[in-house]
Amino acid sequence: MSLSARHMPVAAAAATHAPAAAGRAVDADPAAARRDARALARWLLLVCAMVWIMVALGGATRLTGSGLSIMEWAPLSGTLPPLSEAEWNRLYDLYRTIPQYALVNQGFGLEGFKRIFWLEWVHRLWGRLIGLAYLLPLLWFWARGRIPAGLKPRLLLLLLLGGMQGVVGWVMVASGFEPDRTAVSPYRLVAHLGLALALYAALLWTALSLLRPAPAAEEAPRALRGWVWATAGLAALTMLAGGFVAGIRAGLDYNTFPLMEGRLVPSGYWWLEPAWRNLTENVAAVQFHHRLLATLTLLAAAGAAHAAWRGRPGAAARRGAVSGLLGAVALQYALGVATLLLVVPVWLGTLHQAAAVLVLTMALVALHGLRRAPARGDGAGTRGP
Ligand code: HEM
Repeated sequence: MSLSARHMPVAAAAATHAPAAAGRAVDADPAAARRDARALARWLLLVCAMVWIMVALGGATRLTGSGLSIMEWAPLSGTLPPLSEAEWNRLYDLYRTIPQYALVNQGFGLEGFKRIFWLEWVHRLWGRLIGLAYLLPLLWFWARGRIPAGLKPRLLLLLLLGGMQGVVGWVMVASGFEPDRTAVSPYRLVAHLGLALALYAALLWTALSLLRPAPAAEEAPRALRGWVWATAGLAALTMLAGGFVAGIRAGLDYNTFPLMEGRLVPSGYWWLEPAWRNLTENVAAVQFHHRLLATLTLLAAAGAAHAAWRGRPGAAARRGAVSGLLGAVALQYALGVATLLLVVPVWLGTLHQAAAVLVLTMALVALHGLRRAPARGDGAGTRGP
């Protein structure tokens, strides 16, 4: 994922690729190339912020049981909400055909339907706005020749990932209409959450690489890099495990901490056959794994902070980033415990989902700050500023 090999520094990378499109010649002026890099980074950070809000909106949509209220996939015509009573009734009639209506919301009336409709509609509208906030500036920067050629494939890939996220979202929603189902498939929920987080990570990493094309002059100690990588990897696993907790509503049981029904390892742990089903379908095991992974993440983050503070005092930025990571993980841990003890209130569940993105952000910032300079002689390191 490193941009550094091709864009180090961005101005130099831009200088090696004369713009094919019409517009200002970025290769003529390193200062202009740096300005372009900053402008591109600001745009990507804005999109990141929008994706972050989208993750929170997604959490609120799920927790209020709104996600199945729109049964059509209409990327363009669905932009407008129902504008007449006839249209409201048509959508409500559609909703009344699915099991969630019969089993959960029977008889809640058109008013009840309108209550669950709006969050799902805002969630989808926000998705469309993210698409526009990405696509329009992309076209503009491209047409003006302000994108270094080496960056273009990645920006197109991000566009593709964003489009895929819309499709995965719909595939997830469609699973909720199947017979006997009152919620979406947990596997598809995790795929949707995982892709959102991957997209966010790719956007943020690209923006950071535009802002700081060269790794720090002083290489970080090996142990510190190991701890931060461990924290990031464990945090990613914890998030996916959290997706399953949310997906099978495992947060509604075992609402005590740190013990689960008086035991460290709950009695219902690992009884399903075949064994792999315990990882995704057994409430006790799914929740236990999420707790365990979260605890390991917290310990790894503490290890990283310890390693950063033990190092040379010169590396202040590195210490700041790693301490920020520990702070974010500790906050998320506390939010998780509170969410569990209070039996998943909508606001707290939403906050816990949103704060996962904070953990991801701090992990990426720390990892980015620890990048190593490319080895000499591989061609990339020889292009000086
Ligand atoms: C590093 C720490 C943690 C991270 C990164 C994390 C991340 C997540 C994520 C991403 C979700 C899924 C949200 C979704 O898809 O809607 C989730 C759900 C959940 N987490 Fe955590 N979590 C952490 C710690 C904890 C802890 C320590 C507990 C409790 C002991 C906990 C309890 C829960 C519960 C109950 C849910 C389900 C909430 C719902 O149904 O909306 N989490 N977590």
